[in-house]
Parts: sequence; structure tokens; C-alpha cells
Amino acid sequence: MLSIASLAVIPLAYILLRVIYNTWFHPLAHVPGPRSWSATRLPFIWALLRGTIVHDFQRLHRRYGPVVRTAPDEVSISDGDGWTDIYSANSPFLKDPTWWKSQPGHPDSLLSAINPDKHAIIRKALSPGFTPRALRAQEPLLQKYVNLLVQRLHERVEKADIGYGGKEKGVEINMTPWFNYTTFDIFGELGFGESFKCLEHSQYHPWISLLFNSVKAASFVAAARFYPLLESLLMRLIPPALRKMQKDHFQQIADKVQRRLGWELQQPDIMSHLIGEGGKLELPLGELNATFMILTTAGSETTATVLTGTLNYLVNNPEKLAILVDEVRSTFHGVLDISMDAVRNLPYLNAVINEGLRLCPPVPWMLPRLVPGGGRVISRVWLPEGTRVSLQPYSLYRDPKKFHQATTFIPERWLPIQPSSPFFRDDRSAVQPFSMGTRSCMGVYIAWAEMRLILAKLLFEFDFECIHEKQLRWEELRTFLLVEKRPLEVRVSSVKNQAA
Ligand code: HEM
Repeated sequence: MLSIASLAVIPLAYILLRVIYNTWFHPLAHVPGPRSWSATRLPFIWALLRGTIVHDFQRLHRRYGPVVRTAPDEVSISDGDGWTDIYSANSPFLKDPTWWKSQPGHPDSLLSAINPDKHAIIRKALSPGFTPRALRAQEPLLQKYVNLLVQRLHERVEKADIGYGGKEKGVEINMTPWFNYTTFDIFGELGFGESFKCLEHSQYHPWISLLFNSVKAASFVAAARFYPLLESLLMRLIPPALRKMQKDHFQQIADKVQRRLGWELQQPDIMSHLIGEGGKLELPLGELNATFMILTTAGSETTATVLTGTLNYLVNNPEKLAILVDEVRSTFHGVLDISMDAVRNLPYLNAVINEGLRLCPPVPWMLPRLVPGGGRVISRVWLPEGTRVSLQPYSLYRDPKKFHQATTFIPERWLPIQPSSPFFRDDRSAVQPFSMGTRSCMGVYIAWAEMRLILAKLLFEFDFECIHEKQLRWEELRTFLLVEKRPLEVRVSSVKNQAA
């Protein structure tokens, strides 16, 4: 009979053998990387749970190069070629189900559909709502909320001016929630004709507050998925109250969808393109609900992150802010002139947003895809079939080998450049914040329109200044699938009040 000691020795011996195999005999043993990360998945999980994974990957890439082994069966890429190697149109690299698969019994959404044919059906049904033509019809919806943002900020500034008796210039405002209020309200209206009323009430809708926690929880669920036994145990341990909260969260979106489907009046929102003749839906209701649940986050939190990051870099670089302010205020006579068409070709505004996207990508880490049958060469390294492989925008965009003064905010690198410029050799094509190919961002036109309109209107109406003792350091933010933003406290004053 086996003694207790030998029962303990067997799993230990198994773990030791696995570590030896992973480190020296695994088909990925030739890929550079730290031994501890190659031997077991624990360092990866630890980084994921602490929210430091993006920075840890960046550190590993600086040390080991553009292709790094970050777990026994996983490789991280920080190289522009990775975009075409992994994500180009009709790429055979499918999403890794560990991260994406929907929970058993739940319908697929646009993001969770791994099968390319299934994904193509959902994407095709949604795509008419995301074209430049659709966006033109949606402009009044966007403008309504950008104007409301401006109005709310004016109210804050005026209230403070009265309070201080005009002695101090402007008021301290945490801009982080204001960008979120605006983008969530816009998506609510654009998606299902019902905003979250955040700007109206100047506070988060409870659905959004809950969302931030659930994105964080998703990191934990993903961590557990690497250990199927642990996953099933954890799933059983979820308290009923938490399960109910998760269900209610989903149900609120399902209710919004249902209300929108019941409308008699039509407006040119995304949903309008999904309702066919006689009210027939272009997608099964379950998939529609699941897709709008995900879309609400993808379509709001991302844009708000770039806006927060970009304004942060602007206030910390007052000379760049002054150039942009000059461009905006010299182009427009009044705030009503600021339309989607009118802001599209402002060179410095576009350069600023491109630089914001480079330094503050809201998807700083592309979740893994799987290397297809037969293996593939990625960034000049051969990887066997089944390897999990991800691209790291955050590391890539801040790589000093790819960009001159890589971690400095320099919008000029996006303007037309002479060969004598130190930025001439910048690898601009490596910056693909909306990804590439069949699974690239559908909201790219909406996102650009929102970012241009919001920045242009804010800078036309207000002066923004950094509050040095409350500076936000973007490099210190944690990532739980998405970036965990912190308050961006800035001093805001109204241009009108100064002119008076
Ligand atoms: C600056 C803002 C944004 C950035 C940087 C961004 C970036 C991205 C990226 C990188 C992906 C690919 C994710 C992956 O494959 O792992 C993606 C997917 C997606 N994004 Fe965006 N996004 C932004 C805003 C938006 C907006 C405003 C919307 C909608 C209104 C939107 C809708 C989508 C959708 C539907 C997908 C999934 C596409 C598919 O799987 O076929 N995004 N986005």
C-alpha cells in the first residue's frame, strides 16, 4: 500500500518532470524567455492577477527581444510584422478559446464567436451600422452628447467662479469620469437609442460601475481557466448573490435591446440596421443581446481611455497643447462650426490623437490567438501548432528601437516628415490600435469621430492645465484586460469668461 509520503511525492515528481520538460525539451524550448516563465504558468498568472502583465511583458521584451516565451505554451510578440503574420485578412490564427469562449449554455457574441464562419455572419449583420455613411446619419446623436459634456463642464466652472468670487482661475475637475460618461451615453444612444443618462445626472449609471468590476473579474476567470479543475471548483464557489448580480447586469442590456425593438419610431442607430422587413431580426435574439452586452464596453471604455490618456499627455506638455489650441481656435469661429466633417482634416489634431493612441492604447495587450495546424513562422521564429500567441501594442509602441524618443509625447512624428527628421525612421505602420483583418475594430470611424469632436469642442471652449501635485502617470496604470484608469485631475477654465 502507498504511504502518505509517497502520495505526496507523486504529484511533486510530476511537477518536477513537467518543469524539466517545459524548460529543456518542449517544442518552444528554443524561444528566448526567462526560465521561470517558461517552466510553469504561475508567473504569468501572478502578473495577470496583479494587473502588471503589460509592464512585465514590456520588461521581458526589452531583455529578450521581440519574441518571448511567456508561459510553457505561450509566446508574446512585440514586432510590427506580428500584425500581418497573425491578424491579416483571412488569417488562420483563431482566437484562443481560453480567453474568449462564452460560458456553457450562453449564446455566442461577435467577440466570442471563434468559428470564422459564425463570426462572419454576426459581423456582416452588424456592419451596415458602422459604415462612414451610417456615421453621417448618426452625427446628431454624437453632437448631442458632446454638447451636453461642454454644457456640464461650463456649469462646473461657473459655479466655482461664483464660489471663488473670480479670484482663482478655473476649477479642478477629474476628467476621467467625464470622458466615460460621454462615451457610454453616446454608445447607449447609438446602440439602442437609450443613453445611460450619465451626463444628465453627472454620475455613473450603476450598470457601468458594475462593469468595471466585472472586467476585473474576467481576468480572474481567465486565470482559473488555465486549470480546469480549479475553474470548476471556483465556478461552484461563486455566491448566489454574485451570480444574480451577473445575471441582472446582462438582463439590463437585454431589456434595453427589447425596449428598442419595440419602438415604432426609427432613428439611425446601430440597431436600426439589424431590424429587417416586418420587424424580422437579422440575428437570433440571444446573439443580439450577447453582442450588445460586449459592444457597450468595446464601444465606450476604449474611446474614453484614449481621451483620458491624450488629455493627460497634453496638459503635461503645454507647448503641444498650445499648438493644438491654436489650430482649433484659429479654424473655427464658433462652437457650432465644429462638425465631424470640419474636424476630419485638422493635421495637428489628428497627429495628437495618433500619438495618444500610440502611448495609451486602450487594448494594450491583444489577447492570444492559436498557431494553426502545421505551425507557422512569426517574426522570423518558428512556432508549433497550438502555441498561444499574442501581440503587445504597449511594448511595441514604446520600443526605442522602433520610435525616436519612444516614451515621449511628440505628435509631430505623425505629420509629414523630411528624411532629415529624427522621426523619419519611426515605425509608424507598427501602430495598429484598431488591429487588422477580419476581426479588426468595427467602431474605428465612430471612435475617430468621437475623439476629434470631443477634443476640438473642449479645447475651443476651455483652457486645461496640469495640477502638478496630482499628476497622473500613465505608465503606472494597471491592466485587467482593459486599462484601469485613475483620476485625471486638471484645472479647467472657460475661455469665454476670460474674454469677458
Ligand atoms: C479608440 C477607440 C477604440 C480602439 C483603440 C479599439 C480597438 C479595438 C481592437 C484592438 C479590437 C480587436 C480586439 C481583438 O481582436 O482582440 C477591437 C474590436 C472591436 N471594436 Fe473597437 N476600439 C475602439 C473603439 C470602438 C468603438 C467606439 C466601437 C463601437 C462603437 C468598437 C467596436 C468594436 C467591435 C465591434 C470589435 C469586434 C470586432 C470583431 O470581433 O469582429 N470599438 N477594437
